[in-house]
Amino acid sequence: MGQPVASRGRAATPTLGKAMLNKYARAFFTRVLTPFAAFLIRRGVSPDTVTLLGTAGVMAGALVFYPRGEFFWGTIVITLFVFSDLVDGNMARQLGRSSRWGAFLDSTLDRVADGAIFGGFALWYAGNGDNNVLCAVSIFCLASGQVVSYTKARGESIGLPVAVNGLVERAERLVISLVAAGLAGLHTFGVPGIQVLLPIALWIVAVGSLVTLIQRVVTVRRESAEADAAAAAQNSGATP
Ligand SMILES: CCCCCCCC/C=C\CCCCCCCC(=O)OC[C@H](COP(=O)(O)O[C@@H]1[C@H](O)[C@H](OP(=O)(O)O)[C@@H](O)[C@H](O)[C@H]1O)OC(=O)CCCCCCC/C=C\CCCCCCCC
Ligand SMILES: Nc1ccn([C@@H]2O[C@H](COP(=O)(O)O)[C@@H](O)[C@H]2O)c(=O)n1
Ligand SMILES: [Mg+2]
Ligand SMILES: [Mg+2]
Repeated sequence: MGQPVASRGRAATPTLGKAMLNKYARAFFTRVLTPFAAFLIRRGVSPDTVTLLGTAGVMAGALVFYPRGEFFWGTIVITLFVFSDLVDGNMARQLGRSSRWGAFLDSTLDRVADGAIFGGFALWYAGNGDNNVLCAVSIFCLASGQVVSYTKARGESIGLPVAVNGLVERAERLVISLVAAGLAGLHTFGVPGIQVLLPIALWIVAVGSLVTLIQRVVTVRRESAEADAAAAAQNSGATP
């Protein structure tokens, strides 16, 4: 509880196992998006509004276009809105108003947006995409992504540092899936063979999420054993 609210959470997490995008791309996008965040602040827009509208836009792009197999336009709409996830926190920091409520809202709506994206893929494969295996892989990506995030949130809620982010965290899941979906969507404009990229990406995200889940569970197991041992040692020292 010693840290200021603004520095709590992922930025304060030790970098062991830190995934590539969070490490290298976040600083770049922070620089690029800061003027836009400042512009929204001047217009009187609040970080919470950006969080809510961004999530609504991602959901609309995913659930209107993906179930119909319109991967190009779905990805364009999602891409326009998904960067709101970097803008909202940027605005809160510029305003000096990073809050517990904002952190909760941001993370909770991340889960909703991810559900819509992978749910959109699953609905396509359950319908006209007609592929039960890829429908199952999409559902696995959806569920495993949620559980990966839950392991960290739950571990931190029981007082552990959970000092690992793992191989494939949210930014990787999104970039791999969205780039592949956007390119696969070019098939409808006559680019041959390219639709295979989406199944490949879904398999990569599924396997990567499983590896990440194992990395986080192993870390929580080790950290909780260490914390329990430290507490037991302290208790035995306290009682004669
Ligand atoms: C002709 C071609 C047509 C094709 C069109 C393609 C268009 C481009 C396609 C895709 C672009 C996708 C960009 C996706 C960017 C996603 C950025 C983002 O929102 O990242 C989210 C993340 C937020 O981090 P937080 O720490 O705030 O969130 C935490 C996280 O959710 C935790 O989850 P966990 O990791 O545990 O699973 C939760 O636990 C926690 O609660 C929550 O708080 O931001 C970052 O991580 C920062 C890094 C951002 C990196 C962005 C990289 C964008 C890279 C490339 C985009 C351009 C690609 C263009 C390709 C063009 C192809 C032709
Ligand atoms: N509506 C919001 C959204 C976010 N925050 C704060 O930003 C942090 C997340 O930063 P990102 O760059 O990953 O968006 C979050 O933990 C909050 O501290 C906020 O206050 N209000
Ligand atoms: Mg955010
Ligand atoms: Mg977010």
